[in-house]
Amino acid sequence: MTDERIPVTVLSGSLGAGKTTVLNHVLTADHGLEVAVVVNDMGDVNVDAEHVTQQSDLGGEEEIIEMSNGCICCRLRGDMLDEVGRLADRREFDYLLVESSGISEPVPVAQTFAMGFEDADFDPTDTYELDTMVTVVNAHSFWESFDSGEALVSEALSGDSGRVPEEVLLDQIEFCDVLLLNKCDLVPDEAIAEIETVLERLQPRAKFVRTEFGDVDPDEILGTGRFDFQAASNSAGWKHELQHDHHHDPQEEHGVTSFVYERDRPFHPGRIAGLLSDLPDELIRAKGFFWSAGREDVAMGVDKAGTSVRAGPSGQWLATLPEAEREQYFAARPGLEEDWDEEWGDRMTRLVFIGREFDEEPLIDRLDECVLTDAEFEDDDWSTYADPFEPEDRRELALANE
Ligand SMILES: Nc1nc2c(ncn2[C@@H]2O[C@H](COP(=O)(O)OP(=O)(O)OP(=O)(O)O)[C@@H](O)[C@H]2O)c(=O)[nH]1
Repeated sequence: MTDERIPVTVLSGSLGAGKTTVLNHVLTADHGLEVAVVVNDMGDVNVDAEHVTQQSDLGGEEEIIEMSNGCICCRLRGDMLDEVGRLADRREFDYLLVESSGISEPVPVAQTFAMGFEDADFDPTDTYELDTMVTVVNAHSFWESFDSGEALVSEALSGDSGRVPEEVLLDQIEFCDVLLLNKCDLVPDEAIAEIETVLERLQPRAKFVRTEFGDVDPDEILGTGRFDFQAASNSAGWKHELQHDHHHDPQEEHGVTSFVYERDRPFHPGRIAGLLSDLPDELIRAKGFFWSAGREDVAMGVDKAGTSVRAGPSGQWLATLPEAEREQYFAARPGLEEDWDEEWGDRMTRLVFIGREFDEEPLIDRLDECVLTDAEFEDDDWSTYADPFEPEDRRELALANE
């Protein structure tokens, strides 16, 4: 049965990045495949599907299923499965192409195809095989945001998940197999090279393809066999830098800098909150966790995507786990125990910063000023510090222990 499964390519990318243009290009190209298309559009009117129908005059070889008023990743996940299930019953096509809306989070979409969806009647893994996750990046708006210090995407919409568009864009970049850098006609060559360097730092695993009006060779996105859930989940540049922390020296190329900031001593909560709300515009990504004095119960997470920043309780220190559970982690990860502090266990700070044309030294100095001084570390009762970080229910293991 396995070899009969229908391969699936999912196209993600912000509003207006060029997903429909890519889709139309692929549908009219000569690849000999009969492609079924699922279009998921956020608007009341399904402009996209109309567009596709008009432009791909291939004698009715494609079937377009459109879903409106929702995004694939959340509300319509069930509906999408019904649709692709219905399509699958007919099996009159060789390939399934899904255009997700600009605000769809890529991970749940991939999960749906790779693992199915609990409440659904139809199990897509019997019929479909996720082949390639493609993200279309608007090179022009990326470049403009560099110059203006403004948001990487300026969509007014946000998904049901409550995440802002920049966070979703970063997810789409960080979780994909192929990255199409579209609208290259609107950007000078040297700027394209710089954008690529930034993107490679954010996503070192993906294949990069430059396009103008979506003119991609279909072989780059159909039947590549590149999708691997585990690899995609671990492909974010920040994860890579956090996990391979043998080099702490800043990495610099084309004006793009990334470095890991690591300290065993906690931050003063008020000071680090102040700094996090005033990070340099040139920082495109910051991610990691820190130890906030007075909150020894939890690892604080940081997530900066473009101009949006979040920080708050997000992880559990191994030090707060029952001994037996902790031993299991030690057994599974030799080396974890080496950095164990007798008093503080694994509590520490590890943050990755990725940006362009910014000096890391002043930022490192500012971060160091947020670390407790000797006097604060020795003498203060940290529990008297005001805690500016909102508590959250969500508790995951600290990133250090992934
Ligand atoms: N200059 C230029 N314009 C492009 C390019 N690709 C797409 N466009 C135009 O950009 C606009 C948006 O393209 P779409 O393909 O509709 O983008 P999309 O990602 O499908 O947009 P949504 O469905 O709204 O999320 C259209 O007017 C396209 O003609 C390109 O490479 N260069």
